[in-house]
Amino acid sequence: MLMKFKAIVIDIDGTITHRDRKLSLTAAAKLRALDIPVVIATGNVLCYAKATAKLVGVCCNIIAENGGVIIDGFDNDPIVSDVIHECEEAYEFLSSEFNMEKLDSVHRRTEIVLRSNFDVEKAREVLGTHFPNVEIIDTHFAIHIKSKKINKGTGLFKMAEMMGLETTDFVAIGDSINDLEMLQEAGFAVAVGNADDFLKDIADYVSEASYGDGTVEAIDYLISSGLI
Ligand SMILES: O=C(O)COP(=O)(O)O
Ligand SMILES: [Mg+2]
Repeated sequence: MLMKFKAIVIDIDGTITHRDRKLSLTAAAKLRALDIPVVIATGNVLCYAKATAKLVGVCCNIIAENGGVIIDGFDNDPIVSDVIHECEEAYEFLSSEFNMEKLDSVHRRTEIVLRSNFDVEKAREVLGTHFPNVEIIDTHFAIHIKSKKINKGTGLFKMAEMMGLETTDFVAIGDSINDLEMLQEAGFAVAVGNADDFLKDIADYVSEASYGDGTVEAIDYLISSGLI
């Protein structure tokens, strides 16, 4: 008998949006119509993710800041990982050499996010092994200086526990490097057509279509195959 997955965990940028970050209305409608829980998992800050979840209509189990911030209800207090200090230190260390522009730092509580206008490879080299718990990742939407201790996979683990589910009960859908651990942790992994190759390589299903259309295609596939 086919395994019925019990929930979906899905990325925002590049997965339920168009290339330019505008929401895909067809993807939103598809997610809203599902009769299983849909968890939003994003590198964006919590308030951005909450508004997205509310407007899409899948409110409100949310993994924000790449797993650093988690809520299981719109009005509930977030669980916030204590990992910002080492990211701040790494940022200070790098900012003497690189001209870096912080994004939405007022709302961000667990990582530093930077506009994609500097040489990331070079920054990784300079960072070297000075901060063994810190990594720099590029989602194609922004650069994140984040703790290696958290990611969307660790976020999914916590969220599953809060929902009384296993991580393997989830279908995970994403497009880039910050979705990797979440796709590995989930029971079924979907990469949309615009996803990075390494994500497609580990996915159970890769949609032909890209961006929000890829999510619509993947959900149609999951329903028609009896997987959800
Ligand atoms: O925050 C980013 O860089 C990308 O956001 P996402 O995780 O929703 O794709
Ligand atoms: Mg994304």
